[in-house]
Amino acid sequence: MSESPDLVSPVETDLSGFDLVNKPMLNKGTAFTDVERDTFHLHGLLPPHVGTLEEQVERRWKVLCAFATDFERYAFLRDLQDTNETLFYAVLARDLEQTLPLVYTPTVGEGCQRFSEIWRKPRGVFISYPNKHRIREILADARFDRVRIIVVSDGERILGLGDQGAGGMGISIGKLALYTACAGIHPDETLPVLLDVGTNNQERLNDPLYVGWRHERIRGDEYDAFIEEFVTAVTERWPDVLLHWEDFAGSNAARLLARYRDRLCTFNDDIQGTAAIAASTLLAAVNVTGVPLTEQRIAVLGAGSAGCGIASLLLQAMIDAGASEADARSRFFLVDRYGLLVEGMADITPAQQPFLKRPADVEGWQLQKPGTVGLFDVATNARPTVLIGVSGQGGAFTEPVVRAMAEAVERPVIFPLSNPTSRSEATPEQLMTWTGGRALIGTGSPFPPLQWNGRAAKVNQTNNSYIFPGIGLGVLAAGARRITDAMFMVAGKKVAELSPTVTDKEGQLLPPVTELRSVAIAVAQVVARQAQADGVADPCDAATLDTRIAARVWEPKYRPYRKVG
Ligand SMILES: O=C([O-])CC(=O)C(=O)O
Ligand SMILES: [Mg+2]
Repeated sequence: MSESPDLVSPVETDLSGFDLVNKPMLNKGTAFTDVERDTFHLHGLLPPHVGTLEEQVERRWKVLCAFATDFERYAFLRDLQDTNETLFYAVLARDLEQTLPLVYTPTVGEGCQRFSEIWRKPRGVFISYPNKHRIREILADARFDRVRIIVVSDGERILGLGDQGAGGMGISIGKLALYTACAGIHPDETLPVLLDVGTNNQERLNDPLYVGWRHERIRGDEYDAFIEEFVTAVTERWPDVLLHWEDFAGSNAARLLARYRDRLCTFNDDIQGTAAIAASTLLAAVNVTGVPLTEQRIAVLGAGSAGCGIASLLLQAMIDAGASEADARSRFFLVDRYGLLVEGMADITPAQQPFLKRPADVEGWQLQKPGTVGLFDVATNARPTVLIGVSGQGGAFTEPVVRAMAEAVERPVIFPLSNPTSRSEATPEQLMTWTGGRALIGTGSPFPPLQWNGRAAKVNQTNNSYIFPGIGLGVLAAGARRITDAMFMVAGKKVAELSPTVTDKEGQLLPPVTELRSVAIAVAQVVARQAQADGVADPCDAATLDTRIAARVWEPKYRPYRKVG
């Protein structure tokens, strides 16, 4: 069973002097007390003032605020994370609403694009294709003995920014920072991994300063064998690990999830996490519109792994709510690069299959251009009540599309989920303008509050950060061996239950970002119980489970140290 990190007793260390202050997880900087400076031979290494964590937070906050750009703030925070992890998380906790957009979306996107400029110290592991024979050796490092959660990316589809090669390490680091900041997963239990199988991004390949493997992407059997080697090495090293896949492109995301989900405890955040938060936000919108889930018509732009993940979870939610499978399916309209997905189209993936329309379904539709059924045609003919964007195409929800939708629906539900901000399918302001303020909006990236009718309205951030930290905490606390779809369903429904709209129709769809920590704990509780119900975790009573969850939550506080050795 998973051991909780010990939060009370002194931390034992055999390090002292320069080695101690250079260990990010143990460094306290100016907060080392006089006694600790004696014991650990720190006199002279530190300025004489003995301070507190609170004082350090204020000092760093002042510096953070003084930078001109968010990218500089991102780089500064990354340095802080690699210098003093406790202080880094204490700074994040000072104001999650302001700091998450710096360490996570949208700024992490630029952090991945400009990764070569700011890489300084090792964090996590790069496993490059030429090192494929050394995977076990790399993972064997004793520093990784406590690892429980790995976020792995191959950097091919970073947010909506496409292939960033080795720069994808930024997203693995960013997601894990949220596991700690939002769910209190101990930093030593987390490991960011970047599988560097090359890049097809010409800008990176041509950049003499690019730090990744300068090679076109490895594909096909060689790629699959490399992934297999990695997963096998991971499960040998940490049989109980939770492996989180992030920002894999196209068919790889769904394929790898299908291949590995019954072999180890694993999930894909873009498919399953994004689906769960889309479901939460839609369920909350139902509180406002009064239109039951089973009567919604849902158009999804972007029928890749994220779009199909959302459609499948919502389909299941409709069936759970009493719809027949056939009726539920008829309510989905998946639109990709070549328009509405219909039977007979080339290159249909298994995940798209359940959502293909028959030619008869679109017979008699008025089309803008005969022969192709675009998003506008779906808006005018299918009259969707919900429009979800996971296309990575900034501005793809055009004015004609949104106006057409709003003509037929009193409260159109519109979620432009692509990240970062530049890839959002529409801005909240546009959506409010084009719908006369009737739209219920959830965006993937954070947007500043919106002025509407003289009132400042906050914009809901429909981001998987409401889901995955609690999934991780629940899985670890329950000792879950696998991750089921039902665990994501209960996570999504739990966040909907926490929606301010439950008591106030005028309220926000999602709980505020400032409450992400309590959201993660509530999600962890239902996820852990569901793992037991699904037989993928050993049973225990609910109170024990809740105690285990609470005991796992690490807080960024300095602890006393005891010298050993
Ligand atoms: O990272 C985020 O903000 C959400 C996400 O998974 C993605 O856009 O790929
Ligand atoms: Mg992602």
